[in-house]
Amino acid sequence: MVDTVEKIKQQLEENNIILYMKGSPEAPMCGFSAQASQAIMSCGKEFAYVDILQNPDIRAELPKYANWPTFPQLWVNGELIGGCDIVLEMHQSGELAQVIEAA
Ligand SMILES: N[C@@H](CCC(=O)N[C@@H](CS)C(=O)NCC(=O)O)C(=O)O
Ligand code: FES
Repeated sequence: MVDTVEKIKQQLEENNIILYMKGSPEAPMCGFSAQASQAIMSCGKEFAYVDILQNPDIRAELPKYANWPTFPQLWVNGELIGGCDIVLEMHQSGELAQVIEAA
């Protein structure tokens, strides 16, 4: 849907750091979303999130727009950083904190 893609683009424009996830950082609804949001939270900078369980239109459209099939998805400055595996790898290497800090 065009409207949903427009909504996604607007969210990406308005939020330097945004995590599309299942549930919320405080109450994640999946282990992958929990691990990713915890890693991002540990960087100590505020970030936006969208609960895709509450937004089925975004759940359906974002994987096509992003060319990335799963959630969570971390976006920084309008670019997809990756999902849980990538976020955790970057967290371990220290790269995540750098990317978040520079956002
Ligand atoms: N290896 C993936 C794990 C994430 C994953 O497999 N997510 C699945 C299950 S939560 C998913 O989003 N499936 C599509 C959906 O539920 O809409 C990553 O690094 O992010
Ligand atoms: S909701 Fe089952 S693996 Fe994420």
